Amino acid sequence: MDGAGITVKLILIGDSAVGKSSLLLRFAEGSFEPSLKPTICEPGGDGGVDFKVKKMVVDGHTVQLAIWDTAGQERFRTLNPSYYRGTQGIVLVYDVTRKDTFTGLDSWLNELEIYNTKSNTVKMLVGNKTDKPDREVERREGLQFAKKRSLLFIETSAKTEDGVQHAFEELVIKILQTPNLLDKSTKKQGVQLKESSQQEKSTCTAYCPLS
Ligand SMILES: Nc1nc2c(ncn2[C@@H]2O[C@H](COP(=O)(O)OP(=O)(O)OP(=O)(O)O)[C@@H](O)[C@H]2O)c(=O)[nH]1
Repeated sequence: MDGAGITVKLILIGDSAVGKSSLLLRFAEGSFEPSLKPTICEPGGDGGVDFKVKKMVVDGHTVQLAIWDTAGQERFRTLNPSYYRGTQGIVLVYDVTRKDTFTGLDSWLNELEIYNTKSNTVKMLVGNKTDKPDREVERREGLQFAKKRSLLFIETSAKTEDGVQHAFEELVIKILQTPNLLDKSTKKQGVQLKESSQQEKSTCTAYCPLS
């Protein structure tokens, strides 16, 4: 399939401060901010959601990614449902140094079951902040959970960039391979923003394909 002109919608979800915005910033703009402010819902604002567009070449296909970054704070959770609409890929993020963000994954998956109507949406579990020394969730625990719930899995560090490019690449590859996921409605979503940066090279080898 030729992916030129195709817009793929991805959404980042997960508890507050796990690094969703940082992963997006690292991937789309190649930068990292050590004291990034939480994504919030401002009066008259966009509902605790930010998004960036990035063009990417995957398996010879040019794909425009529209990546939506949601607020993880509990008080904004009820604002998220509409943002699942038309999503082809979901990136579920936890922090490997905070066990509570890992044990909270089930509640995010339950939410997905309720609001994400497409059964074939590709889901990827991302264990972020691997650069930090105080790890509370081992890689094998993440892998085991992902296998059980049929999720792709990768560990990343938005700080060092480790795994970040690879995570998005593998997710998009899987989306391109999934029948009926990229239907014609994908082109009609009206996302017409400028791409934010060029493709970068990945050095990560931690990706675990599950099928
Ligand atoms: N050391 C380290 N710090 C990180 C990493 N990713 C994010 N951070 C830091 O963790 C904090 C929270 O990151 P955010 O990207 O704002 O987290 P978020 O998940 O978008 O948070 P919400 O907007 O509240 O949902 C920030 O201070 C980041 O700089 C990482 O891979 N390594």
